Amino acid sequence: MSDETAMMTEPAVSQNISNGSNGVVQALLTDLYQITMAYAYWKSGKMNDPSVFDLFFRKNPFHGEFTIFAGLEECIKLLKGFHFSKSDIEYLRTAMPPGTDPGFFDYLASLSAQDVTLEAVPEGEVVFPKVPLITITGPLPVVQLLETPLLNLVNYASLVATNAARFRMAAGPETVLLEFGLRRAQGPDGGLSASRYCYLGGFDGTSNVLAGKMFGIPVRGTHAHAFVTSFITLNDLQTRNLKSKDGSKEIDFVSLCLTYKKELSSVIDFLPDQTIEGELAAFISYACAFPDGFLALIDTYDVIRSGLPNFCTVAMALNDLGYKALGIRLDSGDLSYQSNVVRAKFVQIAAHYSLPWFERLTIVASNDINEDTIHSLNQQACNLCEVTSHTQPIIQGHTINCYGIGTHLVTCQKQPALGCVFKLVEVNKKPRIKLSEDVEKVSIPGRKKVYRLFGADGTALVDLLQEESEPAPEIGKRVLCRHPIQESKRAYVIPADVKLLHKVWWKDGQVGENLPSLTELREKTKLSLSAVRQDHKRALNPTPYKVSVSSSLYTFIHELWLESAPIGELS
Ligand SMILES: Nc1ncnc2c1ncn2[C@@H]1O[C@H](COP(=O)(O)OP(=O)(O)OP(=O)(O)O)[C@@H](O)[C@H]1O
Ligand SMILES: O=P(O)(O)OC[C@H]1O[C@H](OP(=O)(O)OP(=O)(O)O)[C@H](O)[C@@H]1O
Ligand SMILES: O=C(O)c1cccnc1
Ligand SMILES: [Mg+2]
Repeated sequence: MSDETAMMTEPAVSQNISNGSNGVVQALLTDLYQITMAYAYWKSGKMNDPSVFDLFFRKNPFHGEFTIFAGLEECIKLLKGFHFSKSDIEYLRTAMPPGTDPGFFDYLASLSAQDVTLEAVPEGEVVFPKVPLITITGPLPVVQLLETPLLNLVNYASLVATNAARFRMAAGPETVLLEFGLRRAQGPDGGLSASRYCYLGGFDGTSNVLAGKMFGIPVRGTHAHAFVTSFITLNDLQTRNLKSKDGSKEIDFVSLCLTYKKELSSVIDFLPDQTIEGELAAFISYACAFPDGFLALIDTYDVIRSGLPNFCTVAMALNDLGYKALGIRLDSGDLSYQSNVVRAKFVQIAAHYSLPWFERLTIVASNDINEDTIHSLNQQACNLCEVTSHTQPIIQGHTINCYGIGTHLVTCQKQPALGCVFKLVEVNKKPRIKLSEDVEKVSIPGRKKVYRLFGADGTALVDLLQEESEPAPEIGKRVLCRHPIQESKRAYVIPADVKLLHKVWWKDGQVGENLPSLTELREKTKLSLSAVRQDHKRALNPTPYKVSVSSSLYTFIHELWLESAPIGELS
């Protein structure tokens, strides 16, 4: 098997741990202030000060109450390859002020992530504000240098995975979701990351071919309007013949289509001379190229008068040769109304020709679709009796069973960034706190352990942060969970199950855990979300999930807070 074939058949990137999926991810992909701070740490003799940093966010995106953690594998790869090359050092000599001590560059050249330990919540887990997603320990300047690339790797990955998960929840488990965002993504890397993390968040496939090759994501697609408009008459077709699926005959496919067009005009009620000939030619051409995968974009001219009749014509001719068409795509207009009209016509054909599968053909919808559009489509009422002569009263919002989504998904138009931050919580074994006028921004100091406590029904009740030395909460034993800031907010919880959220992923220069494949991460996301109560996940005004601290950690935070805040004097 060639290397290329291997990459396509093995969805996991973890086998290839030595290379991040993006060559741009490297030690220099950082903010200048990390290098200047590293210099000042070095000058102050703080090179070996043991430090602990937490990476966390303060607010869930998209007015939601949950977030999917993603990007961890890339963080581990960053650590694995972390070093400054000769040319990096040469460049930094020019970027730093002329008086910089040359010894600093020797120090930088000697750095690696050998002495760094990274603990984190597993990738694909549902996470909540204030919970350290990653806790990273190691020599102060080295961990400081990692701030920007780690934030870069986690922020967009988690944001777009969460966006994808929200689209999945809106569309329901059965609807096929395809990511079509490459053309609208924030650059080539944005496009690749979007494809990868949308798949993790619950999408079924991508149109991005490179993402298919690199990450093993199923690649899917239809065709564009240009393909339809490039045909003007049936004379544009160079080959008119098509072989049957079993190879037993080859017939004049164009003539067969023309016969069906006439016949169908009375079955599904259309005027044959109103259909556009170039469109029929385009569909015939595509069907001859992909007789087993025929899916047509039917809105180039007129869905009802031309696109749909032309599609049904070609699909029925294919059926005579033993092929089953896949379906249609709608890319404009009222998607609810049109999908219902199209479905009703499919139902009529299915009944007329006794072809039950025709009723279930795929209807793909695209065109600027966002989460709210999907919710709205689900809620619309449309009586199929009103739009067709079909006798059965089927009332439903739409009959779309696949969405192709680009712009809103990959650009995260509803909220373009997740606000993960990276805060020092301990140095030289001393806890550190970052104060703020905004109490919600006060950091939680010290090394902590994070537990998720579950109720008897298997859903998550609360995340509990404890001091490292405290014993773990026990199943069936009451534990006091306190709001980290507001004194009066507290609750006793008797957990039916307790899960320690962090695992060690990188230690002593080694990858600590087996890294899951992308398909496993996708499953993990689904499972993790299923343990979150519905009211935390609903689209409108969801209930906040409780993230709390133990009594002991509460006291510790507030003592350190008082110790660190200067007392004002009024005169
Ligand atoms: N039934 C529906 N309910 C809610 N939103 C819908 C419905 N049908 C379509 N939409 C959305 O309405 C918007 C229609 O946009 P717009 O008017 O620009 O497109 P169009 O005129 O139909 O197509 P185009 O301009 O691409 O030919 C799209 O964002 C689409 O996803
Ligand atoms: O709308 P999005 O969610 O971004 O999905 C991708 C869009 O890209 C394609 O057309 P494109 O927008 O390039 O052209 P069109 O709108 O003129 O069809 C496709 O037909 C979709 O409409
Ligand atoms: O395959 C498609 O239909 C497709 C791919 C990318 C963008 N829009 C549509
Ligand atoms: Mg468009």
